[in-house]
Amino acid sequence: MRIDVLTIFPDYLAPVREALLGKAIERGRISVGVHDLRDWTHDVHRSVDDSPYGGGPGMVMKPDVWGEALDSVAAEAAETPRLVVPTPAGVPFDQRTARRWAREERLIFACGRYEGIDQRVIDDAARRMPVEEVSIGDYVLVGGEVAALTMIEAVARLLPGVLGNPASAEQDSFSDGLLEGPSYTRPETWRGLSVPDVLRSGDHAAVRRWRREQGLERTLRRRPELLDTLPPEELDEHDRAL
Ligand SMILES: N#Cc1c(-c2ccc3ccn(Cc4ccc(CN5CCCCC5)cc4)c3c2)n[nH]c1N
Repeated sequence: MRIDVLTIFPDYLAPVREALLGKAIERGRISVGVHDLRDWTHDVHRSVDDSPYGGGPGMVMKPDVWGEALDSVAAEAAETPRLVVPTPAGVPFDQRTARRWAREERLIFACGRYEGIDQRVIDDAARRMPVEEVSIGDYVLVGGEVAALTMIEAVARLLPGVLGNPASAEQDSFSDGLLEGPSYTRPETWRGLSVPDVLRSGDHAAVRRWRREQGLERTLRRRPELLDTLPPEELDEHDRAL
């Protein structure tokens, strides 16, 4: 998978080359290009923003600079990219979207700043490629870079050969629609707190049942709305009795 990121703060994306993602890049599982939007400016001040039409707070990012940058980056490879635009006003990003994007050949992340990017950039791009305006959560950041890093990590970890233990991605929270239960490791007792007996019983069926019950209880307590989206067959009568 090829991932390109356009930003006025390229150094913000430095973590993408660390640790897990860094190894995935080294192994050729993903290739990542980070591009400075200001490379497509033509004025001495390298301007990327201007005042909003209709008034309002802050500044808006100029369409002409973004248009040239996207044309140039999209043309770098033959495959039509999917354009991802982080924005507070976007569709919520979730694990289902991460799994869908993990099947893409190319992703381009357009990281805005100020009060966002002129809408015509998105509308124009949508004439040539699939475009998704997405949000990583109901809070306001200062720009799209942190969101892009978050989504890149969520997608990359699903690619074959990226995670040391691929089973981990299959047992993710949300992979079966539920939150995962608690985890434990040695020592058996720590500061007077012991590991639940079932996890040391060697009874794998009992461990599976216990973990599902813990996940269900945690989901019920913390994210009850996730239970509404579960297919009916996902919850048996034992689960419903919890
Ligand atoms: N993903 C994601 C995000 C983002 C995100 C993503 C990308 C950009 C680009 C710029 N910003 C800053 C910003 C801050 C406020 C507003 C709202 N203003 C209200 C008054 C009228 C003008 C617009 C818009 C843009 C961004 C924030 N925040 N939270 C998420 N989950």
